[in-house]
Parts: sequence; C-alpha cells; structure tokens
Amino acid sequence: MNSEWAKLEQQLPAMLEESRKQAAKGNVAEYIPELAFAPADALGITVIDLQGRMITAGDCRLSFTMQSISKVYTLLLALMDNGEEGVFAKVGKEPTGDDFNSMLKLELVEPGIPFNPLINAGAIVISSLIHGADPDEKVERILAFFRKLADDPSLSYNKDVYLSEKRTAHRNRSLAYFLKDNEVLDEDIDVEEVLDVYFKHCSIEINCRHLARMALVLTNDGVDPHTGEELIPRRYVQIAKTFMISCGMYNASGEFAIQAGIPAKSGVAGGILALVPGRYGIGVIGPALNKKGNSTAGVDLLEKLSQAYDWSMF
Ligand SMILES: NC(=O)CC[C@H](N)C(=O)O
Repeated sequence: MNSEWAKLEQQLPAMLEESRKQAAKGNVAEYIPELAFAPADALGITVIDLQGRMITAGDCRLSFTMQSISKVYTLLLALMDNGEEGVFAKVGKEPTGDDFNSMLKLELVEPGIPFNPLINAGAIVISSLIHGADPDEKVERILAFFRKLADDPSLSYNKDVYLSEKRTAHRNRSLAYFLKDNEVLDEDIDVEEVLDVYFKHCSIEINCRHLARMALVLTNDGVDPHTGEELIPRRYVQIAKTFMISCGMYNASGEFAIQAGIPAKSGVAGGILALVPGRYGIGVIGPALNKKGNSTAGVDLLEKLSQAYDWSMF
C-alpha cells in the first residue's frame, strides 16, 4: 500500500492532465445561473488516506458548491434524527433510471414517494425530516454536522448560489408542491421553508480537500480518523455507501460501477466525492458536465485511477 501511495503521488499529475482533455466534451451547468461562471476546463483532485497523508493535483484549490453531493450527508443526518423506519416511510431505496430532477415516476408508481434520497424529489423530502424548530435551526444543524465531517469550522453556504437557485428553481418547486399534494410532505409543512433548507445545503461551499475529508469519514465507517470519535453510526454509513453505488452518479451509476466500482456522488457544480473503502477519501472538481450531469473529466479521472490501481470493490 505504501508503494501504491508513492506511485499515486508520482503519476497523478500526468493522469489528471490526460483526463482534463475530456472537459472539452462537457458544458458547465447553466440552469442555476450562478454556476455558469465556473471555469469549464478546470480539473482538480485531492486524495487523503487514513493516516492523514494528502496528495493533490491540478485545480484542487478551486471553491465550488456541493449541490447534490450534500444529499448523502443530509440523508445521514435524517437517519440519525429519525431512524431507518422514519426515513424509509418517506423515500424508497431504488434507482430510477431517470434524470435527477424528473417528475415522471412520482405520478406513475404508487405510493408516490420518491424512489431514493439522492434524486431531487427524495432530497427535498429528506430536508423536511431534518430536526429543528425552524428552517434556520435546521440549516445550522446541517452546517454543524458538515463542519465536523469536513474538519473546518468555517464551512458555510454561498449566498449568491443559494439566491440564484432559489430564484430559478421552478422545477424543484413543482416537485415539492407535487409531493405536498401527495401528502409525502405533511400537511403542516411549509413547502417554501423546506425548499429553503434544500437550496442552502446544496449551496454549501467547499473545495476538494473538504470532499476528500468528508469521504474519509465514510471510508472509516463513520469514525473521525483523527479524533476516534464516532460521527455517524456504521449502519447508516453502510446505507449511504450503498446508495452512492446504486444512485450516486444519477442515471449513469451502473456505468460508473462497471468502470470504477467505488462509491461516489456527483453534483452539478462539477464536484465528485468518492472513496476507496478502508483506504482513501477523494474529492474531485471538474465543472464541465456530460448530459447526465456528471463531470466529464472527473469521471474519466476516477475511472482511470480505479482501473490503474485496481480499486473496484467488485
Ligand atoms: N444534481 C444536482 O447537483 C442538483 C442539485 C441542484 N441544487 C438542483 O436541485 O437542481
């Protein structure tokens, strides 16, 4: 393993430059206007191991918003707040095969609960399950949890991205009102308040090091590798990692499982959080996306790394 680390350190910069070429095949997300300002040809990566060693390459300093990556950790907080039964009464456990913001199956399949917590409809329901007296308290609890996981007390959400999404989220708004009509969001729930929590956690600003560190806690079964504190019960980490394999890369999760075979979660700002179980936490940023909403260069780099170092779990 030590020799793998040394090889990785040596080979990563060249591999990254090779994968960067894939950025030209993608486009930066524009449906949230503020995301369109991201540098399309950027690619960066940070890898951290359980001893706390770190390797970085490319544009690893770039700041960006978590977007859908945050859904893995709001799911974990919702599980810690409500238990498995409470959560899975409201969201399912199956991939959809549809786009992440699709409404299709909500009407098509009874009982109208979202198929899983990583599509937008599912994550909006998860936002409604986070404990807190009001939206501000819920957001504060999410931030406090994420700060511990990322080991950075200054973590916060990006106001410009939050407001940009809030202004333009017609589709998410329609999903949420549909869920309210289906009574998946209870009668006493204010839809706009739930959406506000959702937009804010999607707008949490991070860099590759934060992602790698958040992944490392999952790699280590929920235990902070440095303090030894249990931050997440192991059972819930197991659930989150399973969802990352089956749904983490949207409707390209099957393809990614075949090519890379490691748990991962992408977001439309171009971030990917990935982990090599028992070994590494990985954060990647590459803002240019393919049609399914995953970073073109980021996916290419993770697939090449996994194949070169035999990381697939399968
Ligand atoms: N796929 C994503 O990253 C989607 C998150 C984004 N905030 C949205 O709701 O559309």
